Amino acid sequence: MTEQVNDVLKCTTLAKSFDEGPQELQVLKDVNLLVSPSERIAIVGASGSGKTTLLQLLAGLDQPTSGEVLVCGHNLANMKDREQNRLRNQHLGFVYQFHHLLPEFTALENVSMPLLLRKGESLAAIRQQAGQMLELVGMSHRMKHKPAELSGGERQRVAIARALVTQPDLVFMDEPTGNLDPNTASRVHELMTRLSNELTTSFIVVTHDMAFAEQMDRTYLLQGGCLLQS
Ligand SMILES: Nc1ncnc2c1ncn2[C@@H]1O[C@H](COP(=O)(O)OP(=O)(O)OP(=O)(O)O)[C@@H](O)[C@H]1O
Repeated sequence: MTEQVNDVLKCTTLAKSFDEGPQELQVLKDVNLLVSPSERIAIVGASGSGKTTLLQLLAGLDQPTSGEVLVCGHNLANMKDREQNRLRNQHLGFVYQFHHLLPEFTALENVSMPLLLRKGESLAAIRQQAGQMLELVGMSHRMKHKPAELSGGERQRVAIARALVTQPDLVFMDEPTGNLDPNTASRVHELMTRLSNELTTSFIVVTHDMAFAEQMDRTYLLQGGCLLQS
């Protein structure tokens, strides 16, 4: 009998050390996490506790020293780079504190980019989906603007639209509200709630913003290399 996989992400006994010459820096010791569809998880922790390192491992952008990560039932350790890239493009989205939008392209073009990389769809269909996603984040009136012509909060909303346009199962956010005022941060939160309800998207958010973290379904503290539920 085949086991049905419902977990969007599962990581078990995950550990990561960095080689620091004669010494070894063990950043993650024993991290276990299970994320279901629509769940919104916050990870908080002191600077240097390993939050970004953990996100990198969960997304397959770095290798653990031991332990395993399963994304939508696929064990990252058993996949070639090309397969991992495909998995990321199909199932995952990323939002960073600094939006990483391409400066020479408009909001619409930036949001279209992940769909263009997928290939197979007409340009018109891609533009339509990107336009709809920009509408969802309240940015349809700024579609033709380039990043430099947008405010910080507007750029962040475009970055979120870009992360969500492929309708990923799981979105990683690293300090998504780090450079936003409380009002805009609260709009980002509303948007996440809506998307987790409407598209069953799951979110893993690394943040220093406790008010933001407390609005998630679960909050974990990364301390001493382990995730502690708070
Ligand atoms: N490639 C690397 N080589 C060696 N040490 C690293 C490497 N990447 C991260 N570290 C170390 O691992 C620790 C955790 O770093 P990480 O960036 O994951 O922390 P963080 O919790 O995200 O911190 P912050 O909140 O300040 O962004 C730090 O001590 C950092 O110096």
